[in-house]
Amino acid sequence: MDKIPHPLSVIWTGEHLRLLDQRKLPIETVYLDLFTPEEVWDAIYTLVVRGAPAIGIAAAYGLYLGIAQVEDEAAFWKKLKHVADYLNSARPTAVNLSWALKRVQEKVEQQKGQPLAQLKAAVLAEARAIHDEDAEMCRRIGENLLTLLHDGMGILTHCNAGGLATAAYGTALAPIYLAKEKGWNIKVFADETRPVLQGARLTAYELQQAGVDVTLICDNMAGVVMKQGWVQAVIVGTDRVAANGDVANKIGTYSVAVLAKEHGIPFYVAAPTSSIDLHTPSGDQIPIEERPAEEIIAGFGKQTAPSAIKVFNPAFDVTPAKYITAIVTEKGIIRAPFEKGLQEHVSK
Ligand SMILES: CSC[C@H]1O[C@H](OP(=O)(O)O)[C@H](O)[C@@H]1O
Repeated sequence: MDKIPHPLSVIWTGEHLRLLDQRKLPIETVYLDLFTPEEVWDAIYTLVVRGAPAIGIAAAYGLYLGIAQVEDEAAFWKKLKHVADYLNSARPTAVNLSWALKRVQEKVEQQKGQPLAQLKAAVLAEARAIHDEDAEMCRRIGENLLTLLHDGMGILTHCNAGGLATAAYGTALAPIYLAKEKGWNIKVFADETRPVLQGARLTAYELQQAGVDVTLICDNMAGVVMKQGWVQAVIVGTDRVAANGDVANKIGTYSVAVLAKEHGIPFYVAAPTSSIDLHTPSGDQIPIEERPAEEIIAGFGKQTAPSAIKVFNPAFDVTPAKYITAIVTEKGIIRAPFEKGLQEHVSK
């Protein structure tokens, strides 16, 4: 893939972390400078940075910021675990958060006994490796998904699993960018994705910037665009794939999957292997984040519901494997039964 058609979500300046404030998109492009794990925790929780891979990358840099100033080895190991546990508490559903923190810790533990400066350098080096590998992962997912698509088709997507959710290019949107480069005419229907509107604010923005034919729809319109015959495939991202192939993703994904099944439309999940969690047997065990009622009562500061009204605001739902046509990773395409393929993709 050539030019990246959107501002980068995560930047390491060499000294500190710079995050695109995705809450401000699509109206403003604002970067925040972060110097402490507390600032990174807050940025993850408040969705300054969001999207499973981007969250993992930001947390890995946050871990480095947390240990960069320690002055002795005993303090280093104590602080490393404390800061990793702290950052891991920011959001529970996207497994990339714990995956990235665990990967950094395991890598630096291999260097136990080395001088303190080398231990610190190892933490930063692993954070940068996670960051650098992510863009390549997206490109390969895009190439694998593209083999399932064809010129002229309509695709529906939910939430934002684009470049803004990753280091670049995205997962679910990666094939769209590749198709555009091939000169294909792909029409995308982007669910606005209430209540935080990642589809309206981020996916519509990314695809419009890239010159892709994108139509923004309300979440409750997904069924009718399928019924009209305008959609030949659904592609979504994921925050966590359980060992049996159940998929946690943005709230509303399950409804789209059921509608796709009803209309005989293939439902593809773009899943980096870093989002596959073989330690979680099924979707029933995936922790689902519940977010503040204000996101529904007064989204973006405009009250649209009675104050103190009872609200249910799960940020994710689980799509059972039976609704999924294929899970596409950077290593290939997995079809049902998913268990064996998921194990192979994680281990190879
Ligand atoms: C490529 S992961 C994108 C994934 O993350 C989103 O959730 P959030 O915006 O709350 O971080 C959504 O579930 C996307 O599919």
